[in-house]
Amino acid sequence: MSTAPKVVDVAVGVLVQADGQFLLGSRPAGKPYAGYWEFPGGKLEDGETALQALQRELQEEMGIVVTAATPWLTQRFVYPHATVRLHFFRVTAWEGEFEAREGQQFAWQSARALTVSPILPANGPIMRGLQLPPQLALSQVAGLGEAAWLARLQARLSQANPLWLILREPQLAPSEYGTLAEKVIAPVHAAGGRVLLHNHIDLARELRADGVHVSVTRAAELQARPRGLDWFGASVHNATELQHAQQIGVDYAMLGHVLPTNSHAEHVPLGWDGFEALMHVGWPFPLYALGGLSNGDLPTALQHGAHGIGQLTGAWR
Ligand SMILES: Nc1nc2c([nH]c(=O)n2[C@@H]2O[C@H](COP(=O)(O)OP(=O)(O)OP(=O)(O)O)[C@@H](O)[C@H]2O)c(=O)[nH]1
Ligand SMILES: [Mg+2]
Repeated sequence: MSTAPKVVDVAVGVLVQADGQFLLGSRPAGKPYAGYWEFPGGKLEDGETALQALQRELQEEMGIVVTAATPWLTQRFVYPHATVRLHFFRVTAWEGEFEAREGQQFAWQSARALTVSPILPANGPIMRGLQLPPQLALSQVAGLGEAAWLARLQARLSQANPLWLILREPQLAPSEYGTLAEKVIAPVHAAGGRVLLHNHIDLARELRADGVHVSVTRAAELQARPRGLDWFGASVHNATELQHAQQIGVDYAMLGHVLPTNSHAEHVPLGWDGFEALMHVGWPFPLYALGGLSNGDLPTALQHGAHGIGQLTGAWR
């Protein structure tokens, strides 16, 4: 006999501003976890999609009309009173002023410096996801040559938005890769950016890189997240690899390739529908779309449930 607990589906809205600040509300008196801070939202009613529930709940609880929301990540959590499946959306546009229709308080927050507490226990991974940028750039020494790529890197570092770089150069011998990594980490850090090494886990610790990004093959060799690294991501192509990425505790996965690319001309692209279908399985970490994408594709990627895009050539034009 099955004793699987009933799962309560909940739609949750992360209202974000252009500078990355997001809105939390305090849970009203009389509900479980009263006084805890949460993202606005509530339970799906019969026959409702998650997006419809989100729109209704935000209207009911705080008097706003959601006009732009994209699906983001899915978090399952077992509370003593219920097992919930939280469907998180990023809400980027709404109409109306906030009204505390349930007597709650509201506070704009940033992920690395919360000023309210406590937060609902299920929401930890969300706070990390909110720190991840819209673009992850993959290095291009192989394509451009080292001198030309380093020059473009310098130019990129003078832009205001911080660079998150995956240093991926599989053609280099380990010693050459180490020399390149040393050359790159300091200036990227000085400009406020992050560097994730590709597959080189020990080296990442040694050079105090911000983390590692692992290939499908390297991920398959891991049973757990490497210790002592701030950020950990993996490349994936399908549901099986996403499942493994979840088991080993990634902060994000990069799913592709979405559009046809020169670098993988022999593989059939997922297309945006394929990307979205895999996204809808429901993963507790953000997904980046990879493969043939440029900055202009970012809005499309978000609409299909991506957190952002990974870029190779597009990052260095
Ligand atoms: N709204 C919201 N609920 C969350 C978050 N995180 C989280 O674990 N939950 C859980 O999701 C469940 C449902 O949320 P809710 O209490 O807002 O539901 P609701 O608005 O429909 O309330 P109601 O049943 O009193 O009408 C609760 O068990 C709550 O603990 C969050 O960030 N926002
Ligand atoms: Mg609610």
